[in-house]
Amino acid sequence: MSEELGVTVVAGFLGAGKTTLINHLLNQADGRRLGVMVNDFGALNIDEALVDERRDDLITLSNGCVCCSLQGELSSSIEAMVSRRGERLDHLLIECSGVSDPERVVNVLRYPRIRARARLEGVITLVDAALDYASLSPALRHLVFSQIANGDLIVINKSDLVDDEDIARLEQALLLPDSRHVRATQAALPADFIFWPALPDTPSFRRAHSQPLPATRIEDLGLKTLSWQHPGAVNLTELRALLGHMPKQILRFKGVVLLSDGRRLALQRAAGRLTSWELERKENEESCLVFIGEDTPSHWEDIVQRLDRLRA
Ligand SMILES: Nc1nc2c(ncn2[C@@H]2O[C@H](COP(=O)(O)OP(=O)(O)OP(=O)(O)O)[C@@H](O)[C@H]2O)c(=O)[nH]1
Repeated sequence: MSEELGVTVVAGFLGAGKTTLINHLLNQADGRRLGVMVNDFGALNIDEALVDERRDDLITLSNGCVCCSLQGELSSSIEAMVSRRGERLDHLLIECSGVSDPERVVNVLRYPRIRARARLEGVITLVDAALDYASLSPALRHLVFSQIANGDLIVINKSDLVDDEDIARLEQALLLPDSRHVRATQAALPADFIFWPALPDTPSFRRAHSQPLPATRIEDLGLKTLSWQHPGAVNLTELRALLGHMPKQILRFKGVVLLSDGRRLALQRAAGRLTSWELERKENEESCLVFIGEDTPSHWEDIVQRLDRLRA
């Protein structure tokens, strides 16, 4: 077995299906021990609750974009994961936040002290087939192009939501001529796509890339995030009102809420679609929501007022 820990970076725009892919891979692990690092866009890391199991080998990084503020935290977390090799960690999955460029993580993996022990096997970039990319600001479209340009394998996900011609048009518009890509639903890639046999001479699917595009910060993208926490249950009527009046400028939100009947719900919206499902109860759990969207003050003021009313 190779001495180096194989690393796969999972990238893609907000809500494209990164956590869905991570969960799929955890279910397909087939005895492999996977380390997972998730990096969310808000100050609270909701993905921590949405990754299937809370695990000792799950490291969460919050508050934004790996590209700038978190670089130090990222490198020390990767080092911590890599040095757990003795505990037989077989592969490390790093989920980037939806507003970061995977090339920033790749750069951290090039640090000599990390490169000596970790081998980047590739960057998987997920693309949400149902998102209207033309509706994004130029800065966000630039970010999406960069995520795709820096991906080794592009997964056109949510192909259940659009027809084949629409997907073909999207591929034409977004992919580079040499982009290696597959279509998927629920990010259900065969595990063999990702976990290469760990032999020293196994080629990784990492390909050569052009110069990375400039770094971006959430503010530079014209975005703002908001995180909200409440120690108790939320008012269901007000929650419905909040969800029903979400302006399209809010690109993504997700959260975990407690209801007065004792249920604990995960809810999220991506590309205008709301989904929710029930989670197991945990002790000392809080209600928390994170939002990211265009930095238009009037919408945020409205949301803050609605959030205040959620405190039952
Ligand atoms: N219909 C459909 N929904 C999907 C598919 N893949 C993921 N979803 C849903 O899309 C939503 C977002 O998926 P996530 O996996 O959380 O997306 P993400 O990229 O991790 O999101 P961020 O980390 O917030 O950027 C969830 O409600 C998923 O259940 C798919 O192929 N089809």
